Amino acid sequence: MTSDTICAIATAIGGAVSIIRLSGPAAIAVAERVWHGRAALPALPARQLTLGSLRRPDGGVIDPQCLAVVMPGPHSYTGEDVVELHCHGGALCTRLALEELLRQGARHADPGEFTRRAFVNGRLDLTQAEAVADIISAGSESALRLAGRQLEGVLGRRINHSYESLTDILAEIESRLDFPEEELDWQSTSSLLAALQAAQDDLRALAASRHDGEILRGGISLVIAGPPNVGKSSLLNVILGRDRAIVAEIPGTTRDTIEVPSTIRGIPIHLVDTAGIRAGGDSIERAGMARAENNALSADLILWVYDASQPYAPQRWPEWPVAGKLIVVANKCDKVPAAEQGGRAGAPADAVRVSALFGTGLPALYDAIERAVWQQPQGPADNALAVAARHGAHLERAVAALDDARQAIGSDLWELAAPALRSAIFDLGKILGRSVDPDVLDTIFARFCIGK
Ligand SMILES: Nc1nc2c(c(=O)[nH]1)N(C=O)[C@@H](CNc1ccc(C(=O)N[C@@H](CCC(=O)O)C(=O)O)cc1)CN2
Ligand SMILES: Nc1nc2c(ncn2[C@@H]2O[C@H](COP(=O)(O)OP(=O)(O)OP(=O)(O)O)[C@@H](O)[C@H]2O)c(=O)[nH]1
Ligand SMILES: [Mg+2]
Repeated sequence: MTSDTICAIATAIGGAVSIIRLSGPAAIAVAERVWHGRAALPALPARQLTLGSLRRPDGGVIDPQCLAVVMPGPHSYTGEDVVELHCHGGALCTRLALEELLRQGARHADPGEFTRRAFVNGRLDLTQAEAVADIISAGSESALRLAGRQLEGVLGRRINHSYESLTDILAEIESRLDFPEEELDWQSTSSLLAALQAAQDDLRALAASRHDGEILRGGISLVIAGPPNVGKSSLLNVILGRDRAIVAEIPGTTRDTIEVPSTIRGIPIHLVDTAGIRAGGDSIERAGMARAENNALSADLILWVYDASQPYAPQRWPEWPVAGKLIVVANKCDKVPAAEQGGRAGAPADAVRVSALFGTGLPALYDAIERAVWQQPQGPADNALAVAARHGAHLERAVAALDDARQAIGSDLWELAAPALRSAIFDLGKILGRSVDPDVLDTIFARFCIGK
């Protein structure tokens, strides 16, 4: 049971205002010993900021101006009594205030503990609690919108719908098993099978969204690789829209890998520029090439760049096992005479033609990236749901169990249908956070920052 009172700084150190948050049965009492205003904290109107100051018991001032707000449970983020103290930013002021609150009886919160309490107290289901972390880590606007819909409960409600309809079917099957003589009250086998099928179809569709869900949540690593001097760093810069990497006419300019978070068409991208790959080079350059190779091997997608204004040299192609994750980019197309725009002899016909110098050809490059990333050509719809890996794993198990259940019902083996259905319901319950193991919760909430 969550009977103690937790406390943490909810904002990043160094901001203009710092928020310290307390939650638990003693939140108001603990804060009352530190915050002093026109009225006592318990007497303040709920959810209304009031000016006061933060002081030690001996009267020593910690912050002469501090806004306090009381959000009494159950109408608060955690469902418990919550107090927020909005004090002047600054690492020292905030830390001294926190230390005083800890001395007055609060315990420092673990990462994600406020949200965990919101979950434990039934304010959020587990998909909504996970969405809070997704919002914080979202790497693109599409990822943010997805997380927002999930926080609103769209995914939870959809899974709950199947959960309840399967629970009804299970009750029906159990009554057949328990009271075989009351045959007249039973639903027809065909209507049971139809309901089962409907739930399974919906769960299967959700499970299929896992690929997109993982991309929106985790992003993809996109590695720019190729021979020296072909314009890899120029391509990185033009994709980013700023001068991030050094560009020079000297081959071997980029030595270490350069990693930058970015987005392309709503896809969170971990963009990596690498050292040019060639035979020879000094020891530093060779170390850079080794890194380039490691990055390319672990990449989700590789932009293999070559210089379209030079004779094509396929021997430069390294023997990396990268089938299916390569997009060939013909750069410096601005230097290629119009008559030769069809491509040099031997050059890959499907190369995307760009000029990093002039920023041309990028839409076609982004089209190619989108085609490689998404399952459907147009990507997930704006209002689509896309599940996380954890949800996907449970959904796939539930779908498989429902196959067993349907088969058992089809063969009139009701005593086999019941456990299959129960196992599917159990997996859906895990997604929503019903009967979920504490260590699974630990893993989920460990992703959160302190104070969330
Ligand atoms: N200062 C501050 N900002 C924040 C949060 C917070 O806890 N404190 N949040 C989180 O970290 C998010 C907001 N989430 C919240 C969700 C519910 C309630 C809440 O008190 N709900 C009550 C009352 C609603 C009302 O005022 O009508 C309820 O639902 O009953 C508060 C914050 C983002 N911004
Ligand atoms: N004309 C033309 N020149 C380009 C283009 N892209 C890059 N360059 C020039 O090619 C030279 C090399 O560009 P970089 O971006 O440094 O090439 P790189 O592949 O990163 O080179 P390394 O880091 O040495 O492997 C520079 O002089 C660039 O200005 C292009 O599209 N057209
Ligand atoms: Mg470079």
